[in-house]
Amino acid sequence: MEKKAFRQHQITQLSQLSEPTRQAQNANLQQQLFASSAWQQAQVVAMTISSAIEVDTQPIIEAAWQAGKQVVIPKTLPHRQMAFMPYTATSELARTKFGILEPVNGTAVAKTAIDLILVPGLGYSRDQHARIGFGGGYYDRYLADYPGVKLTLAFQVMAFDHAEWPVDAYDILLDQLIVAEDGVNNGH
Ligand SMILES: Nc1nc2c(c(=O)[nH]1)N(C=O)[C@@H](CNc1ccc(C(=O)N[C@@H](CCC(=O)O)C(=O)O)cc1)CN2
Ligand SMILES: Nc1ncnc2c1ncn2[C@@H]1O[C@H](COP(=O)(O)OP(=O)(O)OP(=O)(O)O)[C@@H](O)[C@H]1O
Repeated sequence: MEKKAFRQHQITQLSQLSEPTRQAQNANLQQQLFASSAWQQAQVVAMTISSAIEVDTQPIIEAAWQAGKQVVIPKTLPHRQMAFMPYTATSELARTKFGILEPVNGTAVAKTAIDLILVPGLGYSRDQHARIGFGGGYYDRYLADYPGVKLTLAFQVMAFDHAEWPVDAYDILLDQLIVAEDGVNNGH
C-alpha cells in the first residue's frame, strides 16, 4: 500500500479501538515504559500532547514530573521544523489548525539535552523498527541528527512484522519499540 493509503487505514483502525482495549493497552504500555532502563535513565524526556486516537501521553507526562524528569513537547515551525519546549503544569497551550496542542511560548531545549524521545506515529515494523507517522516529516527531519534514544509505544494494531508501507531513505529507524502485550483486554 502507498503511504497515504496506509496512513488512512491506520487512522481508521485506531479510531475503531474500543475504550476498554485502549485503556488496557495504554496501562500495559505505561508499565513497560516505566520498567525500561531508557526511561529510568532519562532526565529530559520529549513527548507529545496526544490526540484521541494516539497512545495516551497524559499519564506518562505526570509520571515523568513525579519522578523529577523534565518534560519537553514539540512546537511545529515553518519549513517542517520542530522545536521542543519545556512543559510544566502551568505551560500555556494552543491548538494548531491541525488540532494538535502546542506550547505558546518558551525557549527551545537543545537537541543534545534530550535523553529520550517518545516518537508518535501510526505504524511500526518489528523487524527494523521502521515508522510511519502522520505525514508531516517533522520527526524524520528532527531525528536525522538526534543523538539520544528514540523509543515508540505501540498499540497492537500499530505493530507489523515487516513494514507494509514503503520505507524511504529519509525514514529514521527507531531504537526501541514497545508493543502492548497480549493478555491485556482485547474484548468488548
Ligand atoms: N500528538 C502529536 N503531536 C505532534 C505530532 C504527532 O504525531 N502527534 N507530530 C508528528 O509529526 C507533529 C505535528 N505533525 C503534523 C503532521 C502532519 C501535518 C499535516 O499533515 N499538515 C498538512 C500538510 C500535509 C502535507 O503537506 O501533505 C495537512 O494536513 O494538510 C501537520 C502536523 C508535532 N506534534
Ligand atoms: N530529512 C529530511 N529532509 C528533507 N525532507 C524530508 C526529510 N525527512 C522527511 N522528509 C520529507 O517529509 C515528507 C513526509 O515524510 P514521511 O511521509 O516519511 O512522514 P512521516 O514520517 O509519516 O511523518 P512525521 O515524521 O511527521 O510523523 C516527505 O515528503 C519527505 O520527502
